[in-house]
Amino acid sequence: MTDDYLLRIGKLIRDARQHRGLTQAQLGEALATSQSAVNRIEQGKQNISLEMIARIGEALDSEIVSLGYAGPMHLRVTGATKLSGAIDVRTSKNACVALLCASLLTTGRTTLRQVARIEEVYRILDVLGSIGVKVRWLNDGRDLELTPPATLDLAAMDVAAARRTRSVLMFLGPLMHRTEHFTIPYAGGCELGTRTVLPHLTALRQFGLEVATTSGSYHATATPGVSPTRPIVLTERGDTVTENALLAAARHDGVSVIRNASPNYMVQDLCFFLEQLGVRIEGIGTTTLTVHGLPEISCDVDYAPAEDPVEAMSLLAAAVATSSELTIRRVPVEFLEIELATLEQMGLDYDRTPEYPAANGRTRLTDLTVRPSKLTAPTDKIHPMPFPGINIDNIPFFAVIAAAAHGTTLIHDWVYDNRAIYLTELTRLGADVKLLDPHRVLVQGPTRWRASELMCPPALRPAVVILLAMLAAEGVSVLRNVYVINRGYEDLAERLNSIGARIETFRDI
Ligand SMILES: CC(=O)N[C@H]1[C@@H](OP(=O)(O)OP(=O)(O)OC[C@H]2O[C@@H](n3ccc(=O)[nH]c3=O)[C@H](O)[C@@H]2O)O[C@H](CO)[C@@H](O)[C@@H]1O
Ligand SMILES: C=C(OP(=O)(O)O)C(=O)O
Repeated sequence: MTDDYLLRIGKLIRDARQHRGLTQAQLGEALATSQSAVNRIEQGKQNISLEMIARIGEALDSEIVSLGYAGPMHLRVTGATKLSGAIDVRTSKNACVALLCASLLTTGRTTLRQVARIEEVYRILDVLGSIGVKVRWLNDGRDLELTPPATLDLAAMDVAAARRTRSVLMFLGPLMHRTEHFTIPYAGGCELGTRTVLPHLTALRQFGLEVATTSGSYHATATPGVSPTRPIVLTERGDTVTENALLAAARHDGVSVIRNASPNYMVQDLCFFLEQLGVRIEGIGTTTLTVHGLPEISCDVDYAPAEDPVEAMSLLAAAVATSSELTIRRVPVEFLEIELATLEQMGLDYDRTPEYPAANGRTRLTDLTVRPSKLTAPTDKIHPMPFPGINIDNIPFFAVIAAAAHGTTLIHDWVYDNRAIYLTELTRLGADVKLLDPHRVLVQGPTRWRASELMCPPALRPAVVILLAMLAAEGVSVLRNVYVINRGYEDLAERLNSIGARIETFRDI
């Protein structure tokens, strides 16, 4: 009982701290205590006096004991709603987390513009803050400044935060240039089935990094001066593995060639960032990257990551599910082209403005206006491919779109062992979704959606798909425990409300 109480107070404090945009280290400083003490308090592992609660409340400008949102966050959705107007796509989770890890490459200051305020970013910031990086939100909390310490305190790493995200794996590439021995915990994240780390370890070994995986952690040993003797051929065209190889190559004194590289959006953002650091890269946007590394990097860097194609797809699916006319602004169209071509074949009525550049000057954006359309199921199955195919993370959105279309759609998510299974939750809202095997679902539309109360599946995209179906369902639906959605979307409920949705956020007391 006592432990539970401490845990809930800890969560309240963590939420209030994040709301203020402070790291654990910054709160520690304000309280004249250490980051690790704040970490213990937030994890409910420290007895905490009333006086301390009052001081924390003062430091966070929040009455901790009266905040009233100790428990997990839930959503109450009143449907069916029509969406209307226009909404901007925010920067991508996947580029932002890679860039946060990449900030460890320079001893200078990193400024990232318009960073998505999402749980996944907060987790990496918790980890960076815990090892001594000074984290400051600027310009009304839109931009982020990261200043590394002279020496990273890797022993103080916030292991609990690190375990909640898979992206912490991308510490391997930068940290191997800063220290010869280090440990990071096994990567976590969504429950999508087994996700391999072997391609990461194989690629990094060629730069002299050996990793032993024991007792829930990766124990890394870097041998300086080791050079790849031939092109690094990735065994999978994965996004984070390509990024890890790039991070290792960026500070490798020499030229590295990475083959079977992912040309996907987050990899491109990372390449543009590395170029700002002075690292020359040939082949950006292709499957062969040639990286001219720099042994030392000490410059300051200022970079604006691009908009999220998966958020753009989510908003597009919201318009289709609710049969609405909606303008989605700032869509990184290069990374949504196959999706749009497929939807066009299905009968989607939409148009797009001429392209314009994102703030990074490189990514091409457009504004899409989607109109209510009579969709028919595609003749061929919907399946993902590494870029340029249908984005792996966009596959679940085709389930809610297929449920609105006339006919039967086969969706084959060959990538993740568990993800397609969660799509069957849509049946609880009235959809006809049959699981053929763990990778394939058959969706029969159109659907007469009905309201229901559901627990969020532990996977980001299927969780959002369920939320979108709730927007289309007549009556009041409840979606419980939406941390997983907040992991990848900034203020999704509030932003959907700004275009006509009716979603309330509530928490258990
Ligand atoms: C932080 C981040 O950027 N996360 C993205 C990244 O994760 P990440 O790069 O970590 O993805 P994984 O390495 O887990 O790859 C996803 C799955 O695809 C399989 N696979 C991948 C490539 C390939 O050529 N063959 C193959 O079989 C892997 O074995 C795994 O089962 O890429 C995934 C796939 O696009 C996305 O869902 C994640 O949102
Ligand atoms: C699977 C996803 O991401 P992650 O790699 O962060 O788990 C996702 O974004 O849908």
